[in-house]
Amino acid sequence: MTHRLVLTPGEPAGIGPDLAVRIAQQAQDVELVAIADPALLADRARAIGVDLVLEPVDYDTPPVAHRPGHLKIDALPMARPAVAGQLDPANADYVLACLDQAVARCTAGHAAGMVTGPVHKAVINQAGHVFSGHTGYLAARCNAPTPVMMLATDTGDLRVVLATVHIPLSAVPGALDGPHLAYVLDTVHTQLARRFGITRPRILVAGLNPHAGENGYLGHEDDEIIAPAIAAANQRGIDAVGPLPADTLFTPHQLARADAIVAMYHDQGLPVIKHAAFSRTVNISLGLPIVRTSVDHGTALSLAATADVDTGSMTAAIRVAGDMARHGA
Ligand SMILES: NC(=O)c1ccc[n+]([C@@H]2O[C@H](COP(=O)([O-])OP(=O)(O)OC[C@H]3O[C@@H](n4cnc5c(N)ncnc54)[C@H](O)[C@@H]3O)[C@@H](O)[C@H]2O)c1
Ligand SMILES: N[C@H](C(=O)O)[C@H](O)COP(=O)(O)O
Repeated sequence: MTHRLVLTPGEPAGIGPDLAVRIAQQAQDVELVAIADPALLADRARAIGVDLVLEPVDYDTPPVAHRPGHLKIDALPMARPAVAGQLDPANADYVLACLDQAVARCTAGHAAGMVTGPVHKAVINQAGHVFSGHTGYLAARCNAPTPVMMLATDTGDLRVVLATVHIPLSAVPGALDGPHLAYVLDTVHTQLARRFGITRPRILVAGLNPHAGENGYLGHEDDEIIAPAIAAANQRGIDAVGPLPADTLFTPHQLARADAIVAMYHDQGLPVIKHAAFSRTVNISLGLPIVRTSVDHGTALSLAATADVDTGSMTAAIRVAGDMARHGA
């Protein structure tokens, strides 16, 4: 069965439109529908010398296999024409409207999932919206608890989950408490089984402080907050281990026994996976009522409308969203 995925290109001045145009040239085992301004995609296709046929989507008909060189479109207008590489706060509402439309299409059952291109968080805030990323925004739109962010390589050989995401580093210790860590561990445990077929995943949990606190001599959160949360999760049948010193957690010996790593904060976990597999890693929202994947990179403004845009992560994000949709709700 062919599944239909909606694709939001994200920031119009960034490389998201390039990704949509280039990905449309490739074979896909899903039907792709771009939620975007058709003029933006047509302009970007012309700018990079790619032939693209845009066709209005009919959500009342069953999905059909993607035809390379064609792209289904669910049209929304930008406020102003986009200039590649130049952010314009006037188009921030358009970026969010595309996300809202994608959520609506998924919740109405018109699409089996959504794949998001990169947005620029600062320009959306500059336009007056409090916005820390898709993850929180989509949760609010779906009336869901904040989902858990996981980045995974396309082969699944490394999955990194974040216990805290887009908050200042100074706020991390205060955000780590028993109920929150219980929520993160429960979500990883249930969602890896439900969406990826990994029953009882082994989850390795990083400490917060150097050497996981060195028995309390280098910080107290590891012993007082993280260790009890892991023990309580074990009581609920979750195979979690830790807190483990983060400096050696990502060594091959440790990774060989892990289905997922839980890092305590954004830059404890993401540099590792982006170093290992930038452009073949996928950002996955665990715990949303809809399927949502994204790329592992940002708007790369200086590369918009150039030949240097790597589509690897977008290709992987589409494939993973299709696989998750096939696993069912
Ligand atoms: N999924 C998302 O929406 C997402 C993800 C990450 C960052 N962002 C946002 O993007 C904006 C810019 O972030 P940044 O500059 O830190 O990171 P970035 O990923 O845009 O750029 C980092 C480096 O990687 C390069 N790069 C990124 N994607 C590439 C691709 N597909 N092909 C070739 N080279 C690529 C860039 O040219 C740059 O050198 C920020 O607002 C950030 O919050 C959004
Ligand atoms: N933390 C992500 C990354 O570094 O790739 C990125 O900012 C995207 O976050 P959202 O999925 O919440 O937009």
